[in-house]
Amino acid sequence: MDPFSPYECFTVNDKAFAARPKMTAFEVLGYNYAIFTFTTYGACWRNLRKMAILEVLSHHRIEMNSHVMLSEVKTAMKDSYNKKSMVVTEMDKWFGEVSLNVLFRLVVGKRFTGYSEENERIRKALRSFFDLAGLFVIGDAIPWLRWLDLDGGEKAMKKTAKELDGYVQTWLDEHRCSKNHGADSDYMDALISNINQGFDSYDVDTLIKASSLTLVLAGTDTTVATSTWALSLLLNNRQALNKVIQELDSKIGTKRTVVETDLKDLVYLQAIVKETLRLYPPVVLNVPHEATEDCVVGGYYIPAGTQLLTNIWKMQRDPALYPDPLKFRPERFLTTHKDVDLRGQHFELIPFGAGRRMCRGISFGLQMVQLTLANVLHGFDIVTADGQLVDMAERVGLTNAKANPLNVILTPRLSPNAYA
Ligand code: HEM
Repeated sequence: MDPFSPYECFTVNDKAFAARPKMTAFEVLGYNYAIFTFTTYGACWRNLRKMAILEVLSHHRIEMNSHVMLSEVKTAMKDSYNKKSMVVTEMDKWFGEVSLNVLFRLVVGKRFTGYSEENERIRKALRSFFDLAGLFVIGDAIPWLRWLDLDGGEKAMKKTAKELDGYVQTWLDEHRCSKNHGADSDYMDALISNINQGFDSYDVDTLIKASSLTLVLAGTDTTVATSTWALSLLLNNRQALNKVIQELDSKIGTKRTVVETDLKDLVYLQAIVKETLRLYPPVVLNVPHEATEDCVVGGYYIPAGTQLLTNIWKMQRDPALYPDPLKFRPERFLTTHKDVDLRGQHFELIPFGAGRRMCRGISFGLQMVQLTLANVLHGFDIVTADGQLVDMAERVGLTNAKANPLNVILTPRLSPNAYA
C-alpha cells in the first residue's frame, strides 16, 4: 500500500488529520470559517455539529421529519403526472427541486419552488458557491501574493458570499419577527432559541446564518448529483434498470408510491446507490484535511500543517479492490463486496469521507437519494428524450450538468390514485 495513502492517515492519525486548512474559499465563502464544514477542529466545530445532529440529522429527527421528504417527492411526482405526455423533463432540475424544497422546509420553514426571478438568483448564487468553493486561487499557493488577487477568484467569492448573506439575513430577520420558535419550528428557529451568545469570536447572527447555510449547501448538490448519476447509469444499463423495477413492483406493487419504511427491503436499489457513489462520488477529492500535530504515517514523519487531499474517485476505481472497476455492477455489493458499507469503516468505499470529519448527513442523504430515485423509477417509464442511450453517463455530472442536462420523458406507470 502507498505509504502516504489516506487509508493510513484516517486509521492511524484521524485526530491529527481532523482539521481543515485555511483556504481563501473557506474563509471568504464560509463566514470566516463559521460554516462548520470549513471550520477547523475544535470547540466551535463540536458545538455547531452537535446542534445540526440534534435538530436535523439524527435518526430520531430524520424519522420525525420523514413526512417532509415524502411530501416533496410526491408533489414532484404529481406535477409530472399532471403534465401532458411527451414533455421533456430535465432530471437534474427535477431532483434539485425536491432536494432544495426539503432542505429549505427543514432549515428555514418554507418551500423553494417555482421559477420566480428571486429563486433563480438564489439558485445561481448557490451554483456559484459550489463552483468557487473548489477553485484554486494563486493566493493559497503563494500567500504573499493574495492581496493582488491576480486571478480575480477572491473578488468573485466576495460577490457570491455577499449575495448569499443577503438572502440568509432576510430569512433570519423574518424568523426573528415571527417569534415562532415553538413546536413547529425549523432549524433556524432552534438555532435562535439555543445560540444565545457568540463563541470563538463569532457573533450570534453569524453563527445562525452560517449553520443554516451549511445544511442547505452540504445537502443539495451532493444528493442531486448522486440521483442524476444513478438514473443516467441505469438508462445505460437496461438489465440493471429492469431488475430494480422488478424489485420495486414485487415489494411495493403498482397501487401506491414508495415510502421510507420500504427502503430497507429494496436491497438492489441500495446496491445501485452504493455503486453510483463508488463510480461517481460527488466530492471527488474530499474536503481537504490538515494535520493539527506532527505525526508519523506509514513510517514517514508528517509535520503539523500538512494538507491531505484524498482522491476518493481514484481509490474507488482501484482494480486491486474492484474487478472491472469502470463497469457499473450493483451486484458486486450483493455478492463479492456485500460486507463493504459506506459509513467510513471500509476504506475502499468512502464517498462520505471517514473519521471525525466524515459527513454528518449520511443517513439523511442516503434516505433522500434512495426515496427519490425509488419513486421516479417505480412511478414512471423513463426514456431519454433524444432516444440516445449510449454514453449518457458521460454527459451529466456536477460540472457539466448545466450544459448537458439529463433530459428524459416520464410516462406514468402506476394506477392514477397512486399520484393523488
Ligand atoms: C450523497 C450525499 C452526500 C455525500 C456523498 C456527502 C459527502 C460528504 C463528504 C465527502 C464530506 C467531507 C468528509 C471529510 O472531510 O472526510 C461531507 C461533509 C459534510 N456533509 Fe455531506 N454528503 C452528502 C450529503 C449530506 C447531507 C444531506 C448533509 C446535511 C443535510 C450533509 C452534511 C455534511 C456536513 C455538515 C459535513 C461537514 C462535516 C465536518 O466537517 O465535520 N451531507 N459530506
